[in-house]
Amino acid sequence: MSPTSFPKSDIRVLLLEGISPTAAQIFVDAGYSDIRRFEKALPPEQLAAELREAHIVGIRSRTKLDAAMVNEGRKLIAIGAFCIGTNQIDLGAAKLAGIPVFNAPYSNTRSVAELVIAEAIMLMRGIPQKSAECHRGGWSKSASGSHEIRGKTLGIVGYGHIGTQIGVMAEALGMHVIYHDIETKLALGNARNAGDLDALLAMSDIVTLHVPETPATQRMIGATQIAKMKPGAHLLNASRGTVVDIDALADALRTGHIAGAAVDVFPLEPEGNADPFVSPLCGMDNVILTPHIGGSTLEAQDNIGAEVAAKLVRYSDNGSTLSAVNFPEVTLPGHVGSHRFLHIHRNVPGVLSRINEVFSARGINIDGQYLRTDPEVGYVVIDAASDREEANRLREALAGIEGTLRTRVLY
Ligand SMILES: NC(=O)C1=CN([C@@H]2O[C@H](COP(=O)(O)OP(=O)(O)OC[C@H]3O[C@@H](n4cnc5c(N)ncnc54)[C@H](O)[C@@H]3O)[C@@H](O)[C@H]2O)C=CC1
Ligand SMILES: O=C(O)C(=O)COP(=O)(O)O
Repeated sequence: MSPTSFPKSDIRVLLLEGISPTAAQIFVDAGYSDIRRFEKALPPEQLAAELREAHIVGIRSRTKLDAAMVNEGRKLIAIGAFCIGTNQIDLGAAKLAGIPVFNAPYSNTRSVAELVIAEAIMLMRGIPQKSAECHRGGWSKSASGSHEIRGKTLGIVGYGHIGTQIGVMAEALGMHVIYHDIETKLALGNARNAGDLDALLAMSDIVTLHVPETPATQRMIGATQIAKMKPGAHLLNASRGTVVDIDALADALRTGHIAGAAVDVFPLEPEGNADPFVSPLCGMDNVILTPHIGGSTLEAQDNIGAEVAAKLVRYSDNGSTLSAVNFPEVTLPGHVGSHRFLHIHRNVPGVLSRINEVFSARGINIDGQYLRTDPEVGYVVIDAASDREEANRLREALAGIEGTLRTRVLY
């Protein structure tokens, strides 16, 4: 186990929103013992208080870490998003506070893809309303409005990790797959680029959304886009609640222009399982409503727990920022026989030479140096042999350099 600038027992790891126990175990196995776990997202005041004492924080999609909240984390060295989406974090503010953010870009994608395929079949058969009727004591055995998905067209908006997997599964079930993406994507199997969103909407029997939350995807499916969908088509949204104008969708479901929908994500989601869920879609039998559980399988959560915790431990122990979503990426070897100095600073001219001066002025030889920058921040890692007191003095001198955002030394 590699020691850090202060004993691992003093490093507080805060894990929120019921992050898989696998994550806590990875920290324990790596020698960390101060681990605080909460089963749900915390209200803002409690979150701020917990963040003030935490060195590492792990969240999922519900915890909002805006700039003010990030800056509450004065001791924070890293943030883990134990999910795919990182829209709940002000990534720019975290970067300027010298805090890398890590996520799990793949681990729950299969779970979302499986759910979408299952829902597509259910919707095409009218199962949500038939099931609801049976629960109420009704019985309407009829083929009316029921279809196989074989031979139908699935339109995938956002052909990334989730969208492509859905496309492959859908083709295996005999569907025609078309997609729309803002990037050029390799079409898998017989999938075809629809050309643009409007063309996809006009051709698809089922439209499924798999874009991230960005300014461009906010309400990208509104009344105008829904009107362009085939009469009787189905809409699935397991991406982010802001992507669909939910009132416009409710209207189209009421008129029957949209035959059915499956919605996993909402513009406003309850803070916790005890809080009420309110949506204009509540009470519509032809809508499958799920509580943002697209990625919530034990398999996915276990994989995510392992993946993100391992990235956080590696950064804490070794300084590597490989696969950070907001930070210059540095992959580092071990540093046996040297202390490792981490210096995160604003990317302004002259910082590197001042860092080097700190070492040369004391006659300390640098064993290794690694540097990555982006337009806003620079991340320099220096391996140098020195005794512990000297290392502390060096760290203080590094912290005094103008433009410094954070420094750390790994012994
Ligand atoms: N419901 C749930 O529990 C889960 C929801 N998600 C959501 O699903 C989203 C997609 O996940 P992945 O496929 O893994 O992400 P990804 O990044 O692999 O794919 C997203 C795709 O959308 C495309 N895109 C971005 N902006 C676009 C636009 N304006 N128009 C068309 N295409 C656009 C990108 O180029 C990319 O190919 C995540 O960002 C997250 O918000 C992810 C996991 C679980
Ligand atoms: O991975 C994502 O982006 C998700 O939406 C899943 O979020 P969750 O971890 O289930 O809160």
